Amino acid sequence: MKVRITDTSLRDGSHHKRHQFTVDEVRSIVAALDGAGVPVIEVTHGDGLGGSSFTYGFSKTPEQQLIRTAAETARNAQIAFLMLPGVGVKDDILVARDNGASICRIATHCTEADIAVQHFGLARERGLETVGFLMMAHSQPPEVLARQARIMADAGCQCVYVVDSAGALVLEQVGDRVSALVAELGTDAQVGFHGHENLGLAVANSVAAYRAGARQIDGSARRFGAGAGNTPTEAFVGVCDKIGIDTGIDFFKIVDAAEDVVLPAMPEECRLDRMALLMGYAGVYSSFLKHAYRQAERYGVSGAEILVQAGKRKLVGGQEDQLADIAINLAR
Ligand SMILES: C[C@H](O)CC(=O)C(=O)O
Ligand SMILES: [Mn+2]
Repeated sequence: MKVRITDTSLRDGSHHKRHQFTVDEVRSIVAALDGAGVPVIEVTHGDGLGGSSFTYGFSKTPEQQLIRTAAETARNAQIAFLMLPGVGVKDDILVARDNGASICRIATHCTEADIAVQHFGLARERGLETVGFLMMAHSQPPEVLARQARIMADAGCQCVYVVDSAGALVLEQVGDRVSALVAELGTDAQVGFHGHENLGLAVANSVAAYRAGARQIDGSARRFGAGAGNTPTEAFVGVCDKIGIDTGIDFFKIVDAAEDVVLPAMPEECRLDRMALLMGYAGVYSSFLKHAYRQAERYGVSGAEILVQAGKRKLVGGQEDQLADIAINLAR
């Protein structure tokens, strides 16, 4: 059986790198991943098209330039981009397509699929392949996610992902969610899984997703992603080889790419430390990590406490400014 892996180190990794990728880094990472046989490489600001802002952090290099560089570099891999309706706008999708990207991935909070309907329509109309992200999928039961997946599929989404943004899901909880989507979507759309490593389960959760019927799985070379990072692409490829899942990726080449090319571009390894564990345990959005560090330093309070409070408030992506509010309250 086959699975398609999308490497998101040049998008989810953008959170960890505070969106400071250079053209040279994108060129060398895309060349290495493509050379190893990675079929899809995602390149965008961490928060998707249009994410470069005071709230999310400014990109060092305009993301559309990075997308164009990636598309010019890849020989076989398709280039994907992420967009969150409202952070990016429809015109951004068209520009990314003109720059050579062929897969449009649209992310919403997992109860708000309806805000992406027009974006899926536009993407399909312009010949882009489409993927939908149901973010913070730990926060809703399988049947709710399945209903949201149906909205995306009816709008033209060709693969709906269960996105474990907080790295909070544990094995069967992934399988149950993926199974519910597979049952709902049937042949209308594929199902995918995007994991985070905050409880140390990203590879195991990805295998659970595959076994429940997911046929697209995200990884990041060297776990380069938000929080404790994503499912390490190279480890997942090795595990797939051993249990008979065909990824089409050369294990030895992806191991070399991760170590020799991706690691040098990382500010530091993604750590499974106290802050990351707290995010997985309390169900906090992984990309809040760097924001929490910043607000903790700014207001002289504990970053861990900011994350715990963010979990209590059940904050979702887009509510980064509330981390400052939490820090101010803690400082008082
Ligand atoms: C915009 C987010 O970083 C998307 C994502 O990778 C996640 O929710 O996880
Ligand atoms: Mn992610």
